[in-house]
Amino acid sequence: MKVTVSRTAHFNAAHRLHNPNLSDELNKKIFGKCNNPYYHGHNYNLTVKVTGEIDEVTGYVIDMKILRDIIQKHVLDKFDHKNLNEEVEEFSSLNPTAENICVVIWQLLRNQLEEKFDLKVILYETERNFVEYPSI
Ligand SMILES: Nc1nc2c(c(=O)[nH]1)N=C([C@H](O)[C@H](O)COP(=O)(O)OP(=O)(O)OP(=O)(O)O)CN2
Ligand SMILES: [Zn+2]
Repeated sequence: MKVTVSRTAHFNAAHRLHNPNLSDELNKKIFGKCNNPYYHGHNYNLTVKVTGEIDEVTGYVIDMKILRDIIQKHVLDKFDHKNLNEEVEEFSSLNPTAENICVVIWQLLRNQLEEKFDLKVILYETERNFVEYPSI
């Protein structure tokens, strides 16, 4: 019997959506205000869902405190109050769209969790815009 344990987290960060292979004009056309060369910020809300079997001894799928500490160390310490384009190496040549940020967070967390767990990450960039990975 598999159960999903979820933990929410929050960070704020600055970014600029920009593709250096495109002209400034085309970047502005595609990304609009998000292409502002002086950057802009979002208050990101994150939900991390870990699915697995309930351990017979502890009654846990995963200790929430352990999950909290993994998110803190591997996501929040890296992203919170940062300029994603300039300060987070994963985005040095990757456009920090909500989709790409979500996949990067998934990869960072996947590396920290035992293989027996399934992992899903949901990232809200604004109250109305959110993405999830994997998609099913
Ligand atoms: N597929 C994507 N589309 C867009 C992304 C993205 O990351 N992936 N990002 C943006 C902007 O960065 C931002 O998320 C949109 O901000 P905004 O237009 O202010 O969105 P709001 O929900 O706050 O406002 P609405 O006016 O209700 O849309 C754009 N697209
Ligand atoms: Zn933005």
